[in-house]
Amino acid sequence: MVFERIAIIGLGLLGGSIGLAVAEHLPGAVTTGFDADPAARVRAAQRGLVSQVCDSAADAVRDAQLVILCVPVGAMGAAAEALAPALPASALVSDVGSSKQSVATALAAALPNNAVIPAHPVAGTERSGPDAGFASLFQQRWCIITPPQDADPAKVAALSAFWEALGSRVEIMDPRHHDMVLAVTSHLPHLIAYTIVGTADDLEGVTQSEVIKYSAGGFRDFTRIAASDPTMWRDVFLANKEAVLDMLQRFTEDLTALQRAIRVGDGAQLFEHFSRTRDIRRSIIEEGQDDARPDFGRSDHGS
Ligand SMILES: NC(=O)c1ccc[n+]([C@@H]2O[C@H](COP(=O)([O-])OP(=O)(O)OC[C@H]3O[C@@H](n4cnc5c(N)ncnc54)[C@H](O)[C@@H]3O)[C@@H](O)[C@H]2O)c1
Ligand SMILES: O=C(O)C(=O)C[C@]1(C(=O)O)C=C[C@@H](O)C=C1
Repeated sequence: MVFERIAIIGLGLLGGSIGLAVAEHLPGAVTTGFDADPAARVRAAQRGLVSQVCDSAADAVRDAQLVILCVPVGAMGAAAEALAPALPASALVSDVGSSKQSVATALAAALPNNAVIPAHPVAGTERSGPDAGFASLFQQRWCIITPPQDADPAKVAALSAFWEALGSRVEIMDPRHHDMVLAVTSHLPHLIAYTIVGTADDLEGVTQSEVIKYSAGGFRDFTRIAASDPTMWRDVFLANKEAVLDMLQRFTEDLTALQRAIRVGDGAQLFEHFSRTRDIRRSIIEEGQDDARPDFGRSDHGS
């Protein structure tokens, strides 16, 4: 099964990148797209993010074989309901949401007559909107597919082949496990970045701008992450509440242990811990998973 007509709902960073990547890697496919924001639709058409920008979700999906929802996770249910009346029964519906259990439930409830196979390309930047997308976003990045237990293996294989064609490496995962893993590898780091940048900003009055002025290294990396889209991340934390709170509890305990090591002057514990984490970074780079995205995709586009 090869998808020749693909509808993309939400033409921001993810939706735009999928449209551009399809044009580059699957030139025989036609893409239709819709965004709830009229200004995003105009910009998407100017940038040629999809073959045709439509005025409604229904128009975008009318002839689609594959529909990919690229809206914030809290908007998935409403977006699916809006396109349901025009959706062909044979169309496969997927998404790119950063959390999977709540999205799977929302899509299955809104589209009871269609095959729904959720997915999550673990690829992104802090930028958002129709100017942010770029075709190489998915190159050598994981795409985690979380099929329901009764999913048709042929459809899972077709969706896997689609993401592989866009340059991704595909992993099949249980949605609950996905939400737990991503809580620690993606959601918690964002929460920490949002917190530390806010804390430093609160200290501005005390330090008379020195916090921001001298933040050339580590703190600067945190500010990039903390510039990520507020709507998207509000929705992720509300959707993946249980796993995030569980991981936050563990993180707090580990932070308290390091806090104590500093207080009592336990240099050996600090050294052992920092050596272990340095090894983890080195093993990531050896596996070729370091950030290899071209700079143009991160700095020249988007808000
Ligand atoms: N940003 C990342 O790094 C990243 C990475 C992987 C997955 N994701 C997931 O991808 C999804 C999209 O994120 P993004 O970064 O592309 O966000 P974005 O803000 O760049 O784009 C989302 C677009 O969806 C539109 N939209 C909102 N509600 C809609 C609706 N009901 N119908 C149609 N359009 C609607 C918005 O107008 C916006 O243009 C989210 O679920 C997010 O969790 C994001
Ligand atoms: O690189 C970044 O800016 C990202 O935040 C990308 C990132 C991540 O945490 O790895 C963010 C959210 C996703 O769902 C997937 C990828």
